[in-house]
Amino acid sequence: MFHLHPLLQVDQLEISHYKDGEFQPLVRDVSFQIQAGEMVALTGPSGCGKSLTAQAIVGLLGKRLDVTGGKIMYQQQNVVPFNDRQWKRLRRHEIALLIQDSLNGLNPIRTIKKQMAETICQKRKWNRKDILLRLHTFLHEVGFSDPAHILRTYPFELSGGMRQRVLLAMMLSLEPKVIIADEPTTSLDIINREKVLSLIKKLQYDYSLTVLLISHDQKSVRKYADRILEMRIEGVTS
Ligand SMILES: Nc1ncnc2c1ncn2[C@@H]1O[C@H](COP(=O)(O)OP(=O)(O)OP(=O)(O)O)[C@@H](O)[C@H]1O
Repeated sequence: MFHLHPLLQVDQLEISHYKDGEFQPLVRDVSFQIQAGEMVALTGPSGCGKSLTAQAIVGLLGKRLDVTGGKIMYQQQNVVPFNDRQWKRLRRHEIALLIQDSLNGLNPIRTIKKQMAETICQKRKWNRKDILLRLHTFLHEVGFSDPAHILRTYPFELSGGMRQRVLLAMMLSLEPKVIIADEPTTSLDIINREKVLSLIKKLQYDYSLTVLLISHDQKSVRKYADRILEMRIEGVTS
């Protein structure tokens, strides 16, 4: 029998805030691992550090925040010391982060088509026909029956649930191995919540994705996650 290494392993992670001339820890002693293909939910009370952990994994911690302890191993490589170019590469090819408020993820003054095409071309150049074909395919994948219509719209013309599905389609177009969805359903009503979560579950299977689903609401993710991790104010338990 061969040993399978976890795809992602967070080990004794500490994230601190640089304030008054020193680092003050905000998140401490976070450890967990995720195997390829799993959907794992990271839950816990508001403020325990779920979002900061997600941002640290993809190198998107805000100003004056930094990883001050521990390791984040992705495919057995510690990503903590990555430089900007390596983080960009990781986000473009490996790990995609879906954020809480879908309006923030989309540019309000550009059509969905322009934004999706731009995302697709980040990874490699396609010709116009292939771009359009791919846009239609991914929008179909996330449940839109009339992709041509969606492509013509601006973000404000779509509902919150629709925008979240557009963001998922954009993400899929980058063909990531891991999706981190940070409270992807918080701003949605119950019906759209279920819709987005079951869609993420379907995509996990269809694209062999590994999913880290962040939610303060353990009840709503229990049905979908293969495993639940509970984060406390300091640390995480499985
Ligand atoms: N930019 C920042 N500067 C200083 N403190 C911050 C910053 N961002 C977050 N924090 C603090 O770090 C802690 C963890 O925040 P984080 O957003 O990761 O929590 P969370 O578990 O995701 O909570 P929620 O479910 O409310 O989103 C909180 O106490 C928060 O106030």
